[in-house]
Amino acid sequence: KINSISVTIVVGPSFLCFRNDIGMTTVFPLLYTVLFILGLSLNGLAAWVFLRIPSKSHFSIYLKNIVVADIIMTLTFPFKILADANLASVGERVFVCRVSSVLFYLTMYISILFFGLISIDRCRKTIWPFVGTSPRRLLHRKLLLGFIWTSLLALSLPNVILTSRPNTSSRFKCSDLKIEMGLKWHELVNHVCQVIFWGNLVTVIVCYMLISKELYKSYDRTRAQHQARPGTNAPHKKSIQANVFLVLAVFFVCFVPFHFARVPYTISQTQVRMFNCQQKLFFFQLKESTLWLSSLNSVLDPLIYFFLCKSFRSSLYIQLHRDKQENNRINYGTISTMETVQILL
Ligand SMILES: Nc1ncnc2c1ncn2[C@@H]1O[C@H](COP(=O)(O)OP(=O)(O)O)[C@@H](O)[C@H]1O
Repeated sequence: KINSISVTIVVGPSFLCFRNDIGMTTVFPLLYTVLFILGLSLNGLAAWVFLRIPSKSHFSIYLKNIVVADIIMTLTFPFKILADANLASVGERVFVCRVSSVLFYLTMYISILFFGLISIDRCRKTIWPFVGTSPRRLLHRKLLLGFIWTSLLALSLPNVILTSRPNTSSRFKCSDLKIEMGLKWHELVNHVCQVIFWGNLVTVIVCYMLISKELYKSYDRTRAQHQARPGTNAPHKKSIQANVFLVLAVFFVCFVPFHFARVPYTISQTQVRMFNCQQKLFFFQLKESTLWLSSLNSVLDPLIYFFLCKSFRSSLYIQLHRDKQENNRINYGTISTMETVQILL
């Protein structure tokens, strides 16, 4: 009679599946350092301009919220840099998993949602250019924004609270710190965030298709007028195309790759037995690379205001000029500043 012997093959605890390679510990910290320096300077400058613009249109309110979200996101980079470069203590790495990463994701989805809202607003403005706003509608909009911040905060908070498993090892992953309920919540949040992203992507595409259609109609009208009266300026078709294309391109480059990479990575975090160590590392590296592209958005947003929004540049110029020439302040006035932001996105 052959006795059956049960053999347990010890694959090893998950923390033995090390993530440290040269790319992760040096290249990414360097890349995030570049983003931190650029992001802080550009968003600081954008905030400085926006602080001087009264919140009298939906558009300016949305842009101000994006600047706030981008600044908070940029401030989380130093913690990630220290943790990724293995320069952080255990306590600091726990802080990254519990607080700074959660804040990072929160601000990322705030930006995505506001991109969607801005597209709807620009679409409305293009199709019905003479429909203005009222204090009541502005109040509704501010309540909506408060609701968005609060809901995303409420969704993220359990990711802070349920990341509470004590860990003595110095090489842990964020998922190692999560209690079972924490892992389930993490998975749920990632599903909700996928819906937020793809929903907004569709909104942005549809809105910009409608905007381009309207712009072309108006382009043809103006060109006809231009031919009838040769002295007038016709808009450049190429610049219309470039503006519309650039906003979409930023959205695609920054966010689409991450949302594809996030799906298998979240599965590898929650269904630990489904993949082997090598596959897990591959999904992790894919997620980290695409996450950097998402972080790049915090630098590209202000560049969009600066380079594409001609009137933002002129507003900036006015602000700089005004500080130099205090006497001329009233002449430049708020009207031109208000008008400044009414373009592009
Ligand atoms: N979309 C999200 N919204 C809020 N918090 C999130 C989101 N995705 C992940 N988190 C939280 O951010 C922290 C880091 O998550 P993640 O990047 O998946 O882990 P790791 O850094 O180990 O790869 C975790 O606490 C996680 O629950």
